[in-house]
Amino acid sequence: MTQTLSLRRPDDWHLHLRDGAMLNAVLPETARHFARAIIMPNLVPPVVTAADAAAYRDRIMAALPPGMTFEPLMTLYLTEGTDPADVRAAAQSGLVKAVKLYPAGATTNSHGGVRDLEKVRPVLETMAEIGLPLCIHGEVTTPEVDIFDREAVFIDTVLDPLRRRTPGLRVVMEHITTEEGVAYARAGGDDLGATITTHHLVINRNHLLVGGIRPHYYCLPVAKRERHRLALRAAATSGEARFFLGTDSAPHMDAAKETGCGCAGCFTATNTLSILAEVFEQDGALDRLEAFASLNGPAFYRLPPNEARTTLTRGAPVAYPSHIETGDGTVTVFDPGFPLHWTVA
Ligand SMILES: NC(=O)N[C@@H](CC(=O)O)C(=O)O
Ligand SMILES: [Zn+2]
Ligand SMILES: [Zn+2]
Repeated sequence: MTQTLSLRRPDDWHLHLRDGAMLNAVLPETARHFARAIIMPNLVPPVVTAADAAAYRDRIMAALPPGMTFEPLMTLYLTEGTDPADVRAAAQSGLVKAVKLYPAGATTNSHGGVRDLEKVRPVLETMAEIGLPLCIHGEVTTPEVDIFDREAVFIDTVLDPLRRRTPGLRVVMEHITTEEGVAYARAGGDDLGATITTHHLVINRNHLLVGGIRPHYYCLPVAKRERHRLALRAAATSGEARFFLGTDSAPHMDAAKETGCGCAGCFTATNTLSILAEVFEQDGALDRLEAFASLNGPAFYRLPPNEARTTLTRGAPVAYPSHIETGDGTVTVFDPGFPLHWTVA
């Protein structure tokens, strides 16, 4: 008897679609399986204003192949020059669903991010007032802090003080990678959410470094020790409302990753749902995949869950392409390192 799993159609609460030829190539990979996604604004130049977001939204919709449906949920890239009135109008029109905080220098295309949080205080106060979520790449950039400690230090020295100073501010801790991140998210109220990526449920830092350096496992925040991966697995498979899927699928050309100074990002859109089903099955939690991938995210963002349903079927191992072609070069698909038995029907 074939085993099947039916769930409401999933959404991706953290996604990089890029632009141009890359957008054309990666958008169908997400739209095939996801109804909606929170679209990251770290383009070059970044998506800073409501007008930028409207134009990017139009480019995404123009890139969607005929016959596919997909709703991009737009975000604004917070800068020290962001105008609170523009943010308010963008949220109230329904165009923008969140604002993204990149500490300057923390990750890909973050140099235009925030250096001094005091400078964005009026924007944060406006967001707290209207309930617009702030999505945070939570790593300090201080050179003295070890890269493996940057998330935990951020929570103590930046995130917690920020939340205490800004009552009502709704925050998503993006792509958490540590026990400390899990514990902090769990201790929060319903003004706090945390996304977890597919790849951080699968790899630890040994996968990245043992036996040779694996550029396609390099992402930010960098994969941590095994005990952190296990904490993320427990959180994701718990069904708890605080935790939801944000794949952080972040395509870079192979030429930009397989080089002396490779870019950070894992491209997981193609096989994410198969990997997640395998992970949840391994942990005896298939019945909680729907909470993680389809229910907890919409609840946090105060959106209805999708009415459409997705059926996953278990069978012989499925082979996914090892890479996809884009007009600018190839992009390697994340390899989980174990067979995948679940496919989307
Ligand atoms: N996660 C990554 O390693 N890379 C992301 C940026 C980010 O989400 O931090 C990217 O845009 O490439
Ligand atoms: Zn990030
Ligand atoms: Zn990201």
